[in-house]
Amino acid sequence: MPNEVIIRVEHLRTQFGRTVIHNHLNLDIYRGEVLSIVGGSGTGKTVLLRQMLRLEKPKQGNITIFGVDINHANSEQVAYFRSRSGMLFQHGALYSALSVFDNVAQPMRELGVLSEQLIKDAVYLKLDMAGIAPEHAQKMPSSLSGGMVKRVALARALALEPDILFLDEPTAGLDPDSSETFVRLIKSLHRELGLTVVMVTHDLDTLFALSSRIAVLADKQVIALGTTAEVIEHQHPFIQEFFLGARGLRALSAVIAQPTPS
Ligand SMILES: Nc1ncnc2c1ncn2[C@@H]1O[C@H](COP(=O)(O)OP(=O)(O)OP(=O)(O)O)[C@@H](O)[C@H]1O
Repeated sequence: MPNEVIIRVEHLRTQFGRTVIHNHLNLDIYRGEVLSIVGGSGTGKTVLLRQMLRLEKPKQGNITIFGVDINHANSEQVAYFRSRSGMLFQHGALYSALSVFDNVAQPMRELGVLSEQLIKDAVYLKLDMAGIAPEHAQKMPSSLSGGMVKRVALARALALEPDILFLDEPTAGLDPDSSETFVRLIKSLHRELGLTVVMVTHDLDTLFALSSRIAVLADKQVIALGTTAEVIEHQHPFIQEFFLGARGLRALSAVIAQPTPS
């Protein structure tokens, strides 16, 4: 179905004490797209992602995912929603006391319905999808490089074959080469698995390489939403500085000759 809305955020209000973070924020996310959320520090990008995951509740407004208002869902609907969503957190991506294998197996074991043999096969499949050779399965997170940790976390996020993948600063802390490799991996998984990806990132190279559309948060709302070309038309000072400052122009010029990702 073209342009099927998979996540709808309506009239969202987020407030901590007297501080209003979002006010009447609206956003539709389409099935199969990579929707990136950008904005200045403190504009509530991570909070919005956490609200979409039902880890935080907004003060007002609705978040509808797969047609269900997630804050008024029954336990069965919540369990379904959780099993269809994968999340790659910026920090604390892995359980340090569990091996690579057990980290990826953990969401499958939590389901309580899969045999250990099935889990074993599935874990090795997910590790392979994330580009991790089987000999790393028994390693502990502390012995892995930053890029490997991200890959294992991605394998875990994909453990239950989600429809939606949430990424919070997926390339933060990676050197440029690892970052580029990781972006390529996300891009190919997005294409092969038909995932909807919702991503928060400050990194312009990651943003331009992956995004189907970009949502810009400022003034407590989504002030611009569209392709890179559409978003940079807006005259808002944040957009002018972020996209058309020196770093933005450098990153833009690197992708200008390439086709827009689908
Ligand atoms: N649980 C909370 N209690 C109080 N304030 C909070 C809470 N969570 C977030 N905030 C505040 O809400 C604002 C938005 O936070 P959030 O982490 O979403 O910002 P962000 O846009 O992701 O910023 P950054 O780009 O700096 O990571 C910040 O000012 C933060 O301090």
